[in-house]
Amino acid sequence: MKKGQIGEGIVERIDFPNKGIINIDDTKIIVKNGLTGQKVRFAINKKRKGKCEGRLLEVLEKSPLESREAVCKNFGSCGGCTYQTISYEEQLRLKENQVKKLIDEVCEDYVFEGIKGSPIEWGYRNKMEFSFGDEVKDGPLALGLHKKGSFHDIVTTSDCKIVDNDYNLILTCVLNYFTELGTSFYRKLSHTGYLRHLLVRRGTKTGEILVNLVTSTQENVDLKPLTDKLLALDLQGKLVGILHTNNDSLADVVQADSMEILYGQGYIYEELLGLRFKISTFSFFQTNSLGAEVLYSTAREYVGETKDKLIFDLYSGTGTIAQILAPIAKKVIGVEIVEEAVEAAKVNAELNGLKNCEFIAGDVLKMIDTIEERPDLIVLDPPRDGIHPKALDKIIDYGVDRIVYISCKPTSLARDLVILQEKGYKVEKACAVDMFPGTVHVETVVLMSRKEK
Ligand SMILES: C[S@@+](CC[C@H](N)C(=O)[O-])C[C@H]1O[C@@H](n2cnc3c(N)ncnc32)[C@H](O)[C@@H]1O
Repeated sequence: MKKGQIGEGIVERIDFPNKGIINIDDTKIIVKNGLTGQKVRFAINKKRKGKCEGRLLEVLEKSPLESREAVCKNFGSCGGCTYQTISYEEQLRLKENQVKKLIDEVCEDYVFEGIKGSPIEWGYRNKMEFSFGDEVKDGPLALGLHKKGSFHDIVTTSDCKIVDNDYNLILTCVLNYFTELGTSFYRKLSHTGYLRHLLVRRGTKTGEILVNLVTSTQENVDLKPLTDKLLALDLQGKLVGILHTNNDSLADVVQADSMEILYGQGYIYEELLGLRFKISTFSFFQTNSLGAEVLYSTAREYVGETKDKLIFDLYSGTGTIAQILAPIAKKVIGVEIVEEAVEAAKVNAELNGLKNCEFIAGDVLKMIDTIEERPDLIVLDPPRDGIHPKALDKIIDYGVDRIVYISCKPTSLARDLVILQEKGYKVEKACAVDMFPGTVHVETVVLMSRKEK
């Protein structure tokens, strides 16, 4: 097949995260977002080393997996969900097979314990980052998520089902307010305009809601009437804070040059496994609270006996894992690169009355050289790209008996497992945990033990 050629084929399987695989005459074609069993038309847009990538043009025949109607009116165009038309049971089977295949390719003789589902399929998110923009060039103001595969176009997600309806009421209120005012949105190419993002956090357990409007400083808009409108909404949860963040950064990232509190406070509380966490607007916190309880319980079970042990929680974020392990360990040391997250971890440990946690700010690669104590056990929960090879070498050099690796990207995990096995670790068991129903994402937990020397 040549670049630009149009073809048709049946998707044989989906490789993580969303790669539909089609084989035609010994050529493997990857068509993103195709579902197993679908007959699709595609256009070849890349060809390299016998591998082709095709862009999905049209679904000619539905997949037998698609046993139900989508529940959201934006399904298909919105970049958020991919699997809404597949039953949750089938989604779990699909993700389980993807994770198992990736680990089977690099590990032998380990126990794969299947997949654990999210306790709730809908309304599970405790945080959303919405973008302002338009759905079509020069169209009306939109507020929501990026269109599937698009860098610019935004779909208004006022009907989103993976969040509590409070999010939809807040989004609609904010969108209506700025539509009536005719306020401009920030254009990423020309760097002009005012409205950038709307961040909403809502504690699943506590119902506390924090709203954060992120804008440039290019206009001066009166936000008092918006604050009053938000406070007048009939929400199920409790709006505890409304913030306005200024961000003039050229990059399309949500960050703060300065922040003002328009109402209430700048944080919410959330509860996980009986512990309480104070979460500020930008700190990392797992986005599915009930799913996080399943993930962390699995990690705690995999860590095994911790009595009198010193545990390193590397890539510790706001210190959730460290604090869940601290009550059953001698001490836990967390290392995290985001200083604000480390400060939050310290506050949270105090809030939870834990005296045996220490949190260190910095890059794992550098910081582990500065820690004098040596761990007995290590928990790893790195970002999507996995662990820097040099940091992995240092982690392996500790020679601890057991390592638990939590991963949000099983392809990076598989790469790191190859190195861990080459350097003396054996994969004992693994399982997948689904924290993101409807979407392509999945978490994996792996227990490794040091081979006898
Ligand atoms: C997947 S999150 C895990 C957070 C935490 N374990 C939790 O469950 O809430 C990965 C964390 O690694 C941090 N991180 C990324 N690169 C890092 C590095 N080189 N050194 C230390 N932390 C890093 C990120 O800021 C993020 O908080």
